[in-house]
Amino acid sequence: MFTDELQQEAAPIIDAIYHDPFIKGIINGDISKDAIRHYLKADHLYLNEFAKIYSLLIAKLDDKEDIRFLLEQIDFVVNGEVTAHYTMADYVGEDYVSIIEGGEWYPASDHYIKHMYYNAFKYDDASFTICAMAPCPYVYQQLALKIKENHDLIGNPLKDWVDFYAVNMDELMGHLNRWVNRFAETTTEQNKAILRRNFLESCVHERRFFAMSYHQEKWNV
Ligand SMILES: Cc1ncc(CO)c(N)n1
Repeated sequence: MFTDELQQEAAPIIDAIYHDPFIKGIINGDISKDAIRHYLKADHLYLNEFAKIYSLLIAKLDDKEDIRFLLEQIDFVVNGEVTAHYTMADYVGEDYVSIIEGGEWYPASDHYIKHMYYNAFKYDDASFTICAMAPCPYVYQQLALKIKENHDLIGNPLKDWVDFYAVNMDELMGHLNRWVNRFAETTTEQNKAILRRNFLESCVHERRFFAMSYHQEKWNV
């Protein structure tokens, strides 16, 4: 399957993220509170845009099941995923709403968000955007599974954050993969090359997003 190939190619990037300082800090349960604050400020806005981009995809679809699925995903991103954020706010020891106040699209998240929007506006078929969005659930699921495979997180204050992504992503990934594979079967090699780049670039965006948070990267303008 086409998406199996993409996922295989993404493995080294995910491995690199796993060894980067942000995930190390999660595993050790001692990541700096400033890094988590920065991550939450950025991620809350990132997820808002993610939900809005799903809504742009609805306009490209005709199948009712596909539309229903995206509506559920919008609900999950807006109302469900905040649970994972609350775990991090508890770790910081501050109120979530005050932590995310004043957040911005910091450089790496800005670039990632615009990568998704570009595809949503440039191409009629939703698959191009789906490939740019799929690393969002996929990378987190893979990281969470890898962490749990190698570490016993009992007593780790961020355990619930890891558990959230270890269990909640399977159905979503199945749906996104079926979607992209259906399109890949009938499209040109040239389009498949774009899908591949979109997926792999977003994996790199995921890495940069964590690094951005770890270093509290800002625009300084
Ligand atoms: C940047 C980013 N990627 C992936 C996820 C997982 O949904 C998230 N919350 N934020």
